[in-house]
Amino acid sequence: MAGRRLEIDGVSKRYGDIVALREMTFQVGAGELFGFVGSNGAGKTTTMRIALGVLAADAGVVRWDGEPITLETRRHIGYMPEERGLYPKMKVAEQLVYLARLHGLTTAQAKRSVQEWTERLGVAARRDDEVQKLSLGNQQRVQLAAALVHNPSILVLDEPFSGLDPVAVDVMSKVLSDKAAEGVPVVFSSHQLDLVERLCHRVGIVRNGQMVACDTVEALRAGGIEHLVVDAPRAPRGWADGLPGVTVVEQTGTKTVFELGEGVDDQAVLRAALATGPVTEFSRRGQSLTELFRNVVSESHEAVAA
Ligand SMILES: Nc1ncnc2c1ncn2[C@@H]1O[C@H](COP(=O)(O)OP(=O)(O)OP(=O)(O)O)[C@@H](O)[C@H]1O
Repeated sequence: MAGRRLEIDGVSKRYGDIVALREMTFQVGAGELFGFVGSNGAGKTTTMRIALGVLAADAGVVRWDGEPITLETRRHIGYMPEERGLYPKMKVAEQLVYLARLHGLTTAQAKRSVQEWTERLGVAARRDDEVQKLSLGNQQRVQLAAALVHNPSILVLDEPFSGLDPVAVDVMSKVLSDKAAEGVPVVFSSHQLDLVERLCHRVGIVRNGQMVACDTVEALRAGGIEHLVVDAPRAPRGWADGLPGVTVVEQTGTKTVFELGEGVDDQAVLRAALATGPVTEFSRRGQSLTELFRNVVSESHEAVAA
């Protein structure tokens, strides 16, 4: 499996007058966990549907292992659709065995795989329940099991984390990281940027159907604005007003986040903070993915308007 990659190359798509994708291009390599982020309506679901072949592109090509993807190779994709796709009245295990059989597993292989995945995803006790009787979060775990039971060579997941509790988020994160470590390219969309930042090797930011930034989080941050975080629990409100060369960008509780002007001495900020009492945090912090996302999206707003 090593060296295999999923390539989305110049894919365009219109729905009538709406341009959903304009030459969307990115690649996800073997063993890579790729986060696909963008505003509502940016084109993530459309891209994933085209990769899976449930929607045809107007132009461009999806390649797997260097070759245009075919019906046969598409069988090796594990897909989790945004609208979910389980039969509500079918029992969990029955349904998963059925789906695994559709992907070519024998009944014995399918049963083994269903047992393994329902255990790993924490829904083994619900195997004989109808899907509709499960909570939404547990239905989502079953939906992930459905994407995994046929041991796919590629994973494409549309918002797999939405609506999950923190424990389920951890379970899902572990499974995706493990699959990537096995050499599977994993691409998933999410609006939970802290999670994307924590999990993904690379991130693609999409706006208006176009990829506007695509790289590792570290590379995307490089050259970005650095912030100074100061926690001075006894400081009065407005303690930092008038400090030369700094701008307060955020104030939460006793914590203040500053943007420093070029060449400004951060020790002057520290002295001012210490003059108010104890300082429990004083650190420099790069941009978070959320801040980066806002900048990239608003920059491209300007570019479009220009
Ligand atoms: N079946 C459809 N018919 C018409 N327009 C559509 C259809 N599906 C999507 N669109 C439009 O295509 C664009 C891209 O939508 P898409 O669902 O791919 O975005 P998304 O990035 O997945 O959004 P979200 O984060 O809200 O799920 C949007 O303008 C959307 O309104």
